[in-house]
Amino acid sequence: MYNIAIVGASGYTGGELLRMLLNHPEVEITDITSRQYDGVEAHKIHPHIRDSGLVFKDKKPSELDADVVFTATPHGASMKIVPDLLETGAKVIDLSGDYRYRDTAVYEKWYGIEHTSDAEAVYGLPEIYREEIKKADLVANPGCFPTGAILSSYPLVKNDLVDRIIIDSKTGVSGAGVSPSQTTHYPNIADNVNPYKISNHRHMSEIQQELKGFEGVKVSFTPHLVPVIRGIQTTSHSFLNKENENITTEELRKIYKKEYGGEYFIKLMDEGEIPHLSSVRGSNFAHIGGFEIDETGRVIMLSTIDNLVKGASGQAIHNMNIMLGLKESMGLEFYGLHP
Ligand SMILES: NC(=O)C1=CN([C@@H]2O[C@H](COP(=O)(O)OP(=O)(O)OC[C@H]3O[C@@H](n4cnc5c(N)ncnc54)[C@H](OP(=O)(O)O)[C@@H]3O)[C@@H](O)[C@H]2O)C=CC1
Ligand SMILES: CC(=O)N[C@@H](CCC(=O)OP(=O)(O)O)C(=O)O
Repeated sequence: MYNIAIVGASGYTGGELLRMLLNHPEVEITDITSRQYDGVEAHKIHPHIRDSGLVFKDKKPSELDADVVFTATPHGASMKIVPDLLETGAKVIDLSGDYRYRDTAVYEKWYGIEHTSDAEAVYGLPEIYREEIKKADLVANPGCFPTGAILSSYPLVKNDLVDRIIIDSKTGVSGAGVSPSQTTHYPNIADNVNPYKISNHRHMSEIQQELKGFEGVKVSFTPHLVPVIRGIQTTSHSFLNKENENITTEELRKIYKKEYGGEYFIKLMDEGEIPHLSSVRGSNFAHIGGFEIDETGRVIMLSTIDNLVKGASGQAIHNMNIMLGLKESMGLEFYGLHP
């Protein structure tokens, strides 16, 4: 059994880590930290997790003794915690944006804060960086929008088929975390669709980092908040380059099958099937479909994930399994909640 600690366990991704790790056969949760709920039983904050026996403690990173620590803390906070955790000898999986960038100047530009840690991390998208994750002490778990966006477009850029990608995503409200705000206030959300940060959401830079390295493909991104609790639906519009303007939808399908055919958590939709948000809710699966090309040379790809699972805590556990040499899908082999 491996000992596991969760820092920032009172938030939404912390609650999801608890839900899934309590059912994982090879781990035991030894510490869950919270500054505001020191001494409070876990189920008082996460009422779905009863009888776990876990109690929040306001512990410092250096007081934790675990094989793996998840930092489910906001960006800016994680980089102050992670270096001390690495000092304890633990492997660390950070759910924030702090370690996702290969160039910290890009982080500083998009997050507007100074980057103060020089710990080296691997970008934790298992379908692309599996070999690097196996050897990593620190994994930067990807952002929720980037997970759905990168997975649905990666085969297009890897095979040099497109030169322009426009990504349009709809997200559930839990993406904003546990603290209430005007944006997440019920009357402002319900019966509404709210586009936000339409040209400058920080996840655009993360998606670009992973996709535009291939022959300078141009990538843009616009998010929308919709009245659901969980899930991200992404539609990407990509434009075929001159050399590939005659590619067919069957050829596209073959390319995706070759890339993802062996991936447990990626389900490619059959012809005529649309990936639904409700089918992935609560699960670690990404559903990818579309594969259509219109008469202007636009490839339309669709993906759905649960932002709290494949977009955060489930993917973090997938990374943990890889880092520990366990079966990759261990503790995550459950379907979504449809309807
Ligand atoms: N929600 C989502 O869908 C996704 C979230 N993420 C990222 O994962 C991380 C956690 O997200 P989420 O769970 O939604 O966030 P929440 O706001 O729900 O929870 C974060 C928790 O971190 C603790 N915390 C806040 N500030 C600090 C600090 N300065 N030092 C130590 N602990 C702190 C708080 O616990 P307490 O006050 O009790 O100590 C809080 O409950 C964030 O970086 C987020 O961007 C990534 C992908 C998806
Ligand atoms: C609905 C909502 O507010 N979503 C968040 C998603 C951010 C997130 O969780 O990702 P990071 O880990 O990169 O912070 C947002 O748009 O900022």
